[in-house]
Amino acid sequence: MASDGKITVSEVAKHATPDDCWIVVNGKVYDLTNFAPEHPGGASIVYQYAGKDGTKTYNMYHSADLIEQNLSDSDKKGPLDESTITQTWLDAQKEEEQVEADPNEKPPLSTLINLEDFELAFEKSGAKKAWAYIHGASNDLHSLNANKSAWGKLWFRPRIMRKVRDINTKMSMFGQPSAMPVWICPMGIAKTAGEEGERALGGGAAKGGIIHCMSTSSSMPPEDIVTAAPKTYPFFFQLYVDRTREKTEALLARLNQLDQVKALFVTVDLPVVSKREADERIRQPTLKMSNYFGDANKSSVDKIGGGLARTTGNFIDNTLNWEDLAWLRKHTHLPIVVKGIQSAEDAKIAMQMGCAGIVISNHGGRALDNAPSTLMVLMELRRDCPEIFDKMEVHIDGGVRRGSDVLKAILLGARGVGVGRPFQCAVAYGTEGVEHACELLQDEVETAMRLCGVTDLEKARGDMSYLNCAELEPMLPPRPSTGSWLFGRLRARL
Ligand code: HEM
Ligand SMILES: Cc1cc2nc3c(=O)[nH]c(=O)nc-3n(C[C@H](O)[C@H](O)[C@H](O)COP(=O)(O)O)c2cc1C
Repeated sequence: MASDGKITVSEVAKHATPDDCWIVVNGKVYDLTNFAPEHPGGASIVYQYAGKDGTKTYNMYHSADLIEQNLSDSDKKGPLDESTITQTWLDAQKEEEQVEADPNEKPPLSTLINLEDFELAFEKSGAKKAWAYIHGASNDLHSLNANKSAWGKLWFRPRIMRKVRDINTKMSMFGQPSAMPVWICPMGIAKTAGEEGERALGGGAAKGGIIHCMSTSSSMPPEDIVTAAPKTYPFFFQLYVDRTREKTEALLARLNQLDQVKALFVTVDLPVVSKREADERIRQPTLKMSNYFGDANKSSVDKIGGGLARTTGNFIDNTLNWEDLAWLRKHTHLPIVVKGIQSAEDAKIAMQMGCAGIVISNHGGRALDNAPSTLMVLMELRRDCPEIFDKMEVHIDGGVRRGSDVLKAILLGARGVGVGRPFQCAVAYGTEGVEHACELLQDEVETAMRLCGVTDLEKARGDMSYLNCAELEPMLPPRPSTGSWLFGRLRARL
């Protein structure tokens, strides 16, 4: 250490192992030895920067002050002495650089004419690892693909001559007015897509008149995100219950102070993080990682195939159960919405437990692969428990890319629809990009309504006379009472 308290690069480079792990972030040196095993994004990503400068990666995922807020004073070693930076130090940083974004490939915003275009633009021009994180889904991507393709198999029965000049797309969701029945899904670390991160989602949603549901894993605190919208503009908040329950209680206490937060979406479909292989491959070049960590990292580079995505969610409490709703109610005054419903049975339990609503979701195909497409689950609920649609709000997300998909969900009885990945990709264009995505979707909803002869979404909610479900119906699970042919025989034998 230099006499002025600054730390030289050669000193930092000496602390380059999991047992003794110093990292430079934004010109300051931190000792992350104790924190790394607890890092919600996994220890290995931190170890990758041991003895080096992790600023670039850190800033891509986190707000500047997160590290200062979370580390004890004794782990804050002091400022880096920048006068000691050498070519060897700079070269060592390059080794860690990942495939970067290519701004030359980024199409002008005005050329994007539908939601899918935002994903295509990001695939071309975003950082490869960010694309892998955002687009990625579990195992063989069956549920990811099924979510999307199912919408195309539900057909309309359009009505004509209906005076469709004036139409109403507005809907209230959990008591909050919205220009259309759409909310932006909670998605972790939006800074992976663009510097503005969740502020672009919150600000863009407000400009487009819809609602942003903030994620527990946002790259900035909810107190910052809400300032991107006008002071009274509503938000929803998505909660992952932490296995250290006191942490969740502290978070809920903070949310209770935020008047703009109007509903709590508790995510229940990810008690463990699934295998996201595109993400794992691009983040964990096996050779480099196994050379680096040896036994210290056994739990994340193991025989079952690289585990960064799996360790990312290691803070989520997988003992969560229905009885915990009573505990949650003690700590929040917000309406509780269960996100991740995938069967009529669970939808009924949520209703019986007095939830304000449910979100039919399989985490955009990022939870259990081969979980049914969310549209199929919505149809199952309409068939097996139609009464719930009047008793609580039913929402759905997964593969919604068109205004016509939104219309279909509403005609089946949903009150709101979440859209995920296209909005995360729109963050690459900042608030303006998110607003543009809202405008495109709004325009598509209006056009689909006019062409279908629907003039008021609120009034048409649940009116299945506009739909032909015949292509999908045979794929619904058998009614619980009848069972399938195979199941029936097996049961008879037992
Ligand atoms: C005290 C400091 C830090 C805190 C409190 C923190 C917290 C978090 C949290 C909450 C997540 C989100 C997990 C999720 O996706 O749900 C995360 C992910 C991540 N963090 Fe950190 N982090 C810190 C330091 C760092 C540092 C120093 C680096 C790198 C130099 C880093 C890189 C990452 C990356 C790359 C991810 C995403 C992992 C993935 O999605 O695969 N973090 N961190
Ligand atoms: C990059 C990304 C991050 C996500 N992070 C979260 C999260 O933190 N909490 C959560 O409940 N769901 C999360 N999800 C799932 C979404 O909320 C939503 O269920 C899903 O994206 C909807 O599917 P879609 O992307 O096809 O529209 C995430 C999805 C993506 C793509």
